[in-house]
Amino acid sequence: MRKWMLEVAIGVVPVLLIFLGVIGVDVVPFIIALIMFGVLFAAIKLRSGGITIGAAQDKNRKKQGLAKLTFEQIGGQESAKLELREALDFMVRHEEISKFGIRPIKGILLTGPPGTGKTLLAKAAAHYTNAVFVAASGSEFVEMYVGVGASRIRDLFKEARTRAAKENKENAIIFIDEIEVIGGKREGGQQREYDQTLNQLLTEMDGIYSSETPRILLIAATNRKEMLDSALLRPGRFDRHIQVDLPDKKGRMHILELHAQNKPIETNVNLEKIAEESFGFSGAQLESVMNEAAIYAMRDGLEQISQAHLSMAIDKVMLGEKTDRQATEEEKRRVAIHELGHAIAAEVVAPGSVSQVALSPRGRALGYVRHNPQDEKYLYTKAYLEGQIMIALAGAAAEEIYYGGRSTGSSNDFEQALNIVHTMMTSGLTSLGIVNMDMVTTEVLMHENARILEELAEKTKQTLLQHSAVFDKSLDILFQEERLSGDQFRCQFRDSVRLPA
Ligand SMILES: Nc1ncnc2c1ncn2[C@@H]1O[C@H](COP(=O)(O)OP(=O)(O)OP(=O)(O)O)[C@@H](O)[C@H]1O
Ligand SMILES: [Zn+2]
Repeated sequence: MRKWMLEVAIGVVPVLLIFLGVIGVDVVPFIIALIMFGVLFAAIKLRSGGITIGAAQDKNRKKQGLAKLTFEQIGGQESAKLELREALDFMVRHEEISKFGIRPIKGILLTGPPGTGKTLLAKAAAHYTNAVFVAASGSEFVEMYVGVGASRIRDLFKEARTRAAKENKENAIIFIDEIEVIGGKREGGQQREYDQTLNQLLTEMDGIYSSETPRILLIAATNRKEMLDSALLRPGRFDRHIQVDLPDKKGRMHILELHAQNKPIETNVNLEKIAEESFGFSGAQLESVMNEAAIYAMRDGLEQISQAHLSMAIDKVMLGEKTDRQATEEEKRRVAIHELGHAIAAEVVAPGSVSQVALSPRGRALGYVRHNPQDEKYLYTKAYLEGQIMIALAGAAAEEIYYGGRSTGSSNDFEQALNIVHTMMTSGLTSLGIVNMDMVTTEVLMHENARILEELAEKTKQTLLQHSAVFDKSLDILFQEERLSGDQFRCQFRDSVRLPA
């Protein structure tokens, strides 16, 4: 119903009722009917989402709202920021670009693991280009009725245009997170329901012209680029790809500093050490570390966050919350054996690398080995990768030696080992040589996979057997104390190795 019709009705109906009343007609049934109609109308509007309820509106506003996010407020990601800014300069300097006849950029794809700041980059891009920012996420399109997805896409573009006009802005950025949900490969069959949505997106992108105002730029984010339909990646669509990686140490430091800004932190806290210990963390996880540390400080009734709070927060984010579930003695022994297996292999492969072995009834991991920070590597040798596989396999190998069989506690380890083997294969570091992975049959790959893993598993087992004396002594301490420091552990190591077995 149009707004003016509603207004006319609201004006006319009471007058009509009064008139009928005056000429002696019984108006009560009319009024009852009117109230029922009103209730029904409101219910329908509410269900179809026509009336937005406060909270949802707030959420939407928060999502769209830029809060003036700039590139400076994003930690690390220097090369992603640089590439993005270069691409955006095309949008800003449109006159020069068109003089040279350069095709404007319509779509930028940000790829990388979750929580690395892709959404932040898109928001900063909008700030940088003084653009309106309109956002949607692929997950919104899950289980939408046929046709609804396509119309949501149409609305996004419409919203970008009307908001830009209203706010008097020349540029508009449309951000689509989790694009793989709607942009998955179309030949798959089960993706069918998203076809119309994807087609609508492609149509809208083709309808972007550089001469029109606002200039529209799409930014999409995914952590599964290989799943995207090739039509999306063609020139004139998402043809700029920017990799957003996990932050390196400097990046982690920067992110920690940013999230420490609004928190009271003891002056002697060494954030650099926290950055070192949080190897492999995403920006979102680092934000969590800071937040959890603050919670620990508050729980302790202190005014400021200490180094210990931060260390505990790292453990928590890494392993999940402490659980109440107590491991049985038998489980504890098995976990101790498993973790010592990892630790011994790590110490043999990279002497000095173990910083702590611990049993702890936390989250999914009942125990863990913490490694000293290593220099971050960008290139890996075959020997290094094989060493990492041995460390991963050593937990299960130790269980086999002591129990004659494995438990279910090694599935993560195996996954890790398989990932490394995969890296070796794609880098030409296996006996297959340099291969095009698409051309090799699954059978050949599985055979090579099994060969590598069996060989290394055997080597790992022999290594552990050679150090059985270290094993036994460390096991006693670990079982008693539930904790073995790297130095304590190395002590056992030196003593036992000196004695010929
Ligand atoms: N580089 C960073 N600098 C500062 N904070 C960051 C950074 N990366 C992530 N964060 C923190 O993590 C939160 C989530 O980041 P963001 O939503 O941008 O990640 P994303 O890559 O879009 O993740 P997803 O793929 O899960 O959507 C941010 O709100 C911020 O608090
Ligand atoms: Zn393990």
